[in-house]
Amino acid sequence: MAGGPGSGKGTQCEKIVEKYGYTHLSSGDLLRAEVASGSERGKQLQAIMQKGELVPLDTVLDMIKDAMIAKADVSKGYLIDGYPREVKQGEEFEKKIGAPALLLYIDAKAETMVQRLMKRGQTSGRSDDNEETIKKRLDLYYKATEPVIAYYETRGIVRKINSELPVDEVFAIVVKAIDELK
Ligand SMILES: Nc1ncnc2c1ncn2[C@@H]1O[C@H](COP(=O)(O)OP(=O)(O)O)[C@@H](O)[C@H]1O
Ligand SMILES: Nc1ncnc2c1ncn2[C@H]1C[C@H](O)[C@@H](COP(=O)(O)OP(=O)(O)O)O1
Ligand SMILES: [Mg+2]
Repeated sequence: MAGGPGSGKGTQCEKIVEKYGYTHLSSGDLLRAEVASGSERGKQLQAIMQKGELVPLDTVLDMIKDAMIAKADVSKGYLIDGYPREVKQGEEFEKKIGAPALLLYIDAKAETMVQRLMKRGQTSGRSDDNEETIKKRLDLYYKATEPVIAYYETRGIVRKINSELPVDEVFAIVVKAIDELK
């Protein structure tokens, strides 16, 4: 699943897990867990995330791969949230893990994403939900992550979801995209 910061990826993933039982792996959550562990690597990651930058590719991919392996016995399929964030990440994922079946592209206007993140920032406690970092994350999203969508579009696996709608209406479109796969 791809989409800008605050577009609603996490919200939709939660609903997908509830309905389909897929294994949800959020690169952001995995990174935040490493930060919370207080490890030396966590400290380095925290500094990068607070600036709104991307952490090194190998770090994220290794974390995702380890999390996938840990769930391999019981998983009905994987829902990967927030990865790939740059074309290189997509290429490396295919080399080391495999090709995705579907890319859900959760799409909202920049203005909407900023509003949602500022609101989320009031309660999230996330060090990257502040005005300055949000701006950097958005810029980076348009520069690095949007090209990922074009990369998968050539293979016909992208489903663009209008995330300006209320959560349940967004989810209805998501369900249609997933059910078409089956
Ligand atoms: N369709 C929607 N309409 C209104 N608010 C939404 C919608 N989807 C998500 N939100 C809110 O926007 C914020 C960001 O959503 P989140 O799922 O955390 O996005 P992401 O994981 O893409 O950053 C959250 O506070 C969430 O409650
Ligand atoms: N695939 C990835 N590659 C590099 N950095 C990543 C990453 N996924 C997450 N990060 C880092 C940089 C992000 O700004 C930060 C938060 O990610 P996130 O929780 O997925 O954000 P959001 O759900 O608000 O879009 O973690
Ligand atoms: Mg999220």
